[in-house]
Amino acid sequence: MSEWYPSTTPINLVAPVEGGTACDDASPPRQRLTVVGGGSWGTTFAKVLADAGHDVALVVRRPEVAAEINETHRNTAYLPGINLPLGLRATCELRQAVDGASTVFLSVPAQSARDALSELGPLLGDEVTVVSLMKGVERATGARMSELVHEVGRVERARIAVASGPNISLEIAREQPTAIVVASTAQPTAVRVARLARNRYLRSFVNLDVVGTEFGGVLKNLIAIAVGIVDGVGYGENTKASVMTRGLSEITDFAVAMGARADTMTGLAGLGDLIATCQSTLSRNFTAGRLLGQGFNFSEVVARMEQTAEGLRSVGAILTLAEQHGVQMPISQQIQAVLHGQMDPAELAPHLATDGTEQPAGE
Ligand SMILES: NC(=O)c1ccc[n+]([C@@H]2O[C@H](COP(=O)([O-])OP(=O)(O)OC[C@H]3O[C@@H](n4cnc5c(N)ncnc54)[C@H](O)[C@@H]3O)[C@@H](O)[C@H]2O)c1
Ligand SMILES: O=P(O)(O)OC[C@H](O)CO
Repeated sequence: MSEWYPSTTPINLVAPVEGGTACDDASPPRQRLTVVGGGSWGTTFAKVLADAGHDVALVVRRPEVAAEINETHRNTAYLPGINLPLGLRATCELRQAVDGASTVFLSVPAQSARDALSELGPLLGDEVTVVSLMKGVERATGARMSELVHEVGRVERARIAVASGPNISLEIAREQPTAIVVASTAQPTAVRVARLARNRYLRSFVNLDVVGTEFGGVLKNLIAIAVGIVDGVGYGENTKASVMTRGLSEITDFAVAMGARADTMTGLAGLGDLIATCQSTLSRNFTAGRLLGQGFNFSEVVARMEQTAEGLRSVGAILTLAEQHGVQMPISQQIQAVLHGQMDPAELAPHLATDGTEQPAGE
């Protein structure tokens, strides 16, 4: 794989969809695409694809949401103030929406993915590509979302891709310039999806490291919760930068132990997403952490969150996997202790530099 990375290419990003290459100029023909999940990211991604010139069906659960999108071109509950393009149509009919679609993008909460894929899988033809836009693991099994697409949706691995990166939905919906990384074990699939998922404000890059790309998105959520906790406690930039930096080391150790490439974790799906999520008050994971730091307990935080904060549900499964693979995750353990009411949030930061050893790993 290494010869596929020209030396001028940014680390872990592969050339075909970068500027100046022939592939970057090649726009795919207009296609019928489907996005399942009409929350903030699903709606934003449907807008991205429609703005790239495709016909997009967005599958939502509530008829009133479908009606609002089709009649007013708004999804006010999730994307206030955003006008959606005319090429985006909403529907509650999954079968009708996937009929004739070349690619289906899945954007539901990770804990709903199994149910969604049980319904979706039997509707998919052999030639359809499925792209996970999700950033969580299944709590009961620790499965990554692409694993569920394969096992539950019965999609062959060469037709599965995942997309991740510093992608706060409202910013992209406002058409602020952003980069995204698309990964698949099959290079042609990754390149094809990356070409679909780019337009004047979203630039897509390709990576073949599915494990790293997925875990980057999952794990940065945990560190964003930790940064939110110390922010909620009232600590300042030094503390937050310390948690972020030690957090990057911690999540890299974990991802590499699970089979990821270390350089994926310093790319868009790792460091890039870590920076965006830990710094933004638009982040649900940061917001959930901040509420914990302010003294709300887990149930109170969940009740106050109107949207999905995946990290709250992923931390237990990640710690189980870490234990199975012999990886130390001191910050994640402390988040778990705060979530369980076993640790004062104000205690989180002073512990961050030690994981039971004198010299923190990665320093
Ligand atoms: N919002 C973002 O900025 C962002 C960016 C990148 C990735 N993500 C990831 O995308 C995923 C979805 O996040 P979101 O922000 O859209 O969440 P959200 O809470 O805004 O919306 C989730 C949507 O999924 C729908 N849903 C739930 N179960 C469903 C099912 N079985 N079938 C169909 N629809 C179902 C809900 O009705 C809701 O509309 C998460 O894994 C998240 O981490 C979010
Ligand atoms: O709002 P969050 O915390 O789920 O983060 C959204 C995206 O994952 C940022 O890339």
